[in-house]
Amino acid sequence: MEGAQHVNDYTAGGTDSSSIKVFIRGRPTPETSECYKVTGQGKIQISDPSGERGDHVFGYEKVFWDASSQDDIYRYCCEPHVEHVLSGFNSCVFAYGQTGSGKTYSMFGEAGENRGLIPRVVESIVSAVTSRTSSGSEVAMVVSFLEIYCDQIRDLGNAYLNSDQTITAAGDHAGPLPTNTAKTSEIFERMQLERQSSFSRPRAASRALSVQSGDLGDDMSGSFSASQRAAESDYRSMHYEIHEDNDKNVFVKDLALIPVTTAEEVMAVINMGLQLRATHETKINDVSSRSHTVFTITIIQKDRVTGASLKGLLNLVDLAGSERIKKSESSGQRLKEALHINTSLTALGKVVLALDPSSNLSHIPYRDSKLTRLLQNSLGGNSYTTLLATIHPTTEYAEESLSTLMFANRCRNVQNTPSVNYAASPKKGGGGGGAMSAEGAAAASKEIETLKKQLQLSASQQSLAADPNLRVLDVLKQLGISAEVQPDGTLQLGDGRIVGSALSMPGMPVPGANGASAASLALPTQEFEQMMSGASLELQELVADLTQQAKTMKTKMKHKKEEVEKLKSEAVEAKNSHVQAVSSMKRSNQQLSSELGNTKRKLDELQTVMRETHETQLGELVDHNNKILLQQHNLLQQLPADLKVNTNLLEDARRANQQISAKEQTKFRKELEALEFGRTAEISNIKQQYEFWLNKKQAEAEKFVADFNVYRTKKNETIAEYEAELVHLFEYSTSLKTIVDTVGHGGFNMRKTRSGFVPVIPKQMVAPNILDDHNTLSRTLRLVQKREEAIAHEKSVQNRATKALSQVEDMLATVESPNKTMAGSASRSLRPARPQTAPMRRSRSQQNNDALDNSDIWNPRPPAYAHEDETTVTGGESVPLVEEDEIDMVTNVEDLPETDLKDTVEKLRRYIFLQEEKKNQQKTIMQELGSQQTLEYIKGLEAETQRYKTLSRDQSHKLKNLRIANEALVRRKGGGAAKPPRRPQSAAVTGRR
Ligand SMILES: Nc1ncnc2c1ncn2[C@@H]1O[C@H](COP(=O)(O)OP(=O)(O)OP(=O)(O)O)[C@@H](O)[C@H]1O
Repeated sequence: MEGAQHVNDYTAGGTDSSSIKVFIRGRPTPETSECYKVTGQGKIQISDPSGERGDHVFGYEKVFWDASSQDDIYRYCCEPHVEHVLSGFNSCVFAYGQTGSGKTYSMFGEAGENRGLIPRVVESIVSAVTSRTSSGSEVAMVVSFLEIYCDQIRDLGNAYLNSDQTITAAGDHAGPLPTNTAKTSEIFERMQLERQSSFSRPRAASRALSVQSGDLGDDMSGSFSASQRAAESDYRSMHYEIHEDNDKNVFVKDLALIPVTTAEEVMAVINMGLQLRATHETKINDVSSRSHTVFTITIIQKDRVTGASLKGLLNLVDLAGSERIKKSESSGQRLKEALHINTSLTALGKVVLALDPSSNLSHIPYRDSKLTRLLQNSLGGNSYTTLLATIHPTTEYAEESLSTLMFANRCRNVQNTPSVNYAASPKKGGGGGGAMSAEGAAAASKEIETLKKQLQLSASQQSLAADPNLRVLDVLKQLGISAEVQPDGTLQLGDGRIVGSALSMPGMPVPGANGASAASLALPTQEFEQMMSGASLELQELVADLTQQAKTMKTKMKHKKEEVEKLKSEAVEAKNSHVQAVSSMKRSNQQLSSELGNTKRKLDELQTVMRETHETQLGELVDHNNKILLQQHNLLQQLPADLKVNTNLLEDARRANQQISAKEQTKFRKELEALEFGRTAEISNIKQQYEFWLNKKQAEAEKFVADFNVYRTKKNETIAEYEAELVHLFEYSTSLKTIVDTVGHGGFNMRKTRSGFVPVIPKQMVAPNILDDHNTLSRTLRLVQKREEAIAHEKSVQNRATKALSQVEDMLATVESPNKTMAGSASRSLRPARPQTAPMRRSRSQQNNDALDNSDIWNPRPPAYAHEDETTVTGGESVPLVEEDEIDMVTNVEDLPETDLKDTVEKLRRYIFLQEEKKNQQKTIMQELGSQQTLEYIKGLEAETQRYKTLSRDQSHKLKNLRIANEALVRRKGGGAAKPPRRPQSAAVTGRR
């Protein structure tokens, strides 16, 4: 059915030499798409991949397909413009196309062989300028670089200007303004005035200049990098405005115009600017330009002979790519950028559409966007313009390619009116640069008028020559000498002198009188010479002088005449060219009006085609919608069946879920039961241990209290005994003292015995029962010894007891370790207050009684004092005991010698002292035993018992909570429907417990 496919043919038109030249470039792609066919010279056919909209055939200057090199593109698209700009024309090359289609690659390119159009243009222009300069022409070059980002104009040349280094022809870092710039300085000044811009050089260059002139400017005294940074931040907020100069040329106010001489300088401006340019990664292009850039080269040349200046300008524009938001999926700032890009490209499309003669529109919406306003001259104005439309020739981007090709096709119909720009000398004032147009012609005709007046003046001067007197007077007047012809024919000068009468002589021939030209004044005739020979000397001198002046006048007049002739011919030429232009305009007007008719027809056709296309598209949309509706309907139809399947699936899932949940519940319950069982066992174990230890401690405490009571009773008895003994001893010692005193005084009779004389003491002086008491005393003394031994022994026993106690406590702690916190505190509080004093000494009878209860740790059997005669060792020191024998010597006091008696008394005193000491010790012991420590121990036991009870209560409370939580969990897992009955479960748990 290929033959039936509708083909839209757009190959006609665009043949006019001044119309925009359009080239197409398809970037290389990995896949070869069937949608594109490059057919013949400059023709490309594109078909709708869906096959619904038919094919479109376009015709352009040339179509570059993927194998084309950068050099090919340059030769076709740019080389002619290099010539144009050097001839004083405005030119423009701009790249248009969807995002990622290769605009930036084409315009700027990569390094080396792949460098783009701009570097190549720069090379060619710089080399042409250099060769012209070296042949003596005055040529200067200025560049500027800007970007339009989100409808905001920013100066990319700023990057170069703020750089710390600059490149000059000599490779130095800085230098004065280029020579050529200086030569054409008045033109630059004028441009500067018009644009209110300044010719800027990089900071480094400015600084070098300042240093050269010995003047460190304030603004240069700071750090460069700091100012550079500040300049960079300024850059982001730049918002330059577009203005129009006197010649109706648009320009950007305040944009830096950078004078350059070498290609390196220009490339530095470009490269630094590109680093500032807004680019970002998008879904379609890794380095997508988010702004349009315009790089402008201005060439100014001055004619050495005429002084006329030509100004050529070349705009190289890299537009940002149009993008379909749906495809690029831009969001946030990228979306904002994309919207700005698309809006400005739409404005460009509208301008191009309005410029299409067939559109018949009178208003061109240049002011709709900054882009179109800047390109005003290049689109339908004074410029040669070329469009390089780039496409991404894949099936995926067929629609975008078609749209680009459509735009490119419309551009072919845009007519421009390029003309040479004359930059008038500022000395002559007014006017301004531009082509030799209406204003130039007006200035020329004004000059012609002036020259004409001069010509008339010189003609009147010639008429003066007919009257010799008047002529001489006129000559003298011109020379600044006032003179008058007197009635006698003499000539009187202003100072009163009479210069002779020769001139008034009748018949005297007057030079030039017979119609000769004023030039004959300088060539005296023979008669004139004769006349002169008869004239006075002053007159002769005057005439000679006048003759000389007349000669000069003649030369001047000749030159003036030549100039007038020249101007006349120029004016005629200008007039002719004007007439020609007017007639050609008339012709073109006629042509235009005939074309207008054609265009109207075409427009009608176009409208019909568009209407049809719209209708087709509308139909397609309706079909598409219907399809979608049908699909939705089918989907809705299928829905119940799907619902059923899904319900079954859901039911299965619910059942599976219930099973899993039941399993989980069982598992959880078991785990909980095991846990509870373990806890219960552990608690009962701990309880038993506590009860055991509590009982044991209670028994111990009771036994201790009973023991203590027995001990106290016994001790009280012993103390009473001791007191009685003490009374007896006192009486005994008093009577002994009396005896000793009496012996000392010799109050007793002496009786001779075998061992010598002994006093005879009356029986009544000796205390009654003294012997019994004596026996008691001996026994007491022995007891004292034994008690001292017992003290040491009891100390060791006490140590052992303390050790045993701590062992018991450790054991208790080990047993209680499962519940460490509890056990720890328990062991701390259960620890009894240790007796601080040594155990009390006991009487023998008591010890014998105690021996029956040897297991009592407080009253162990004292093994160390089993042998009464042993010496007790305390602290490693040997303490002499009071021997019984020593006491025995008083059995028969009357028989004792005096010295022995004294010794015995001494011993007795010591004994009494010891008894006192012991009594005090016993009292202390008794007090300590009755002190609070023991009571606290008992209280501690009670408190611990109480604590255990509280703990036990807490544990059962926790268990109860756990059980409730478990029940809640089980209920939740089971869901509303599967909620198990509460009672049986809890009963089950309780039952197991
Ligand atoms: N003719 C070509 N030959 C080789 N590589 C190319 C060509 N054209 C484009 N490319 C590559 O394709 C990628 C996109 O190109 P480029 O950035 O020039 O697209 P663009 O049209 O400027 O996109 P945008 O509008 O998003 O800035 C780049 O990596 C570039 O090197």
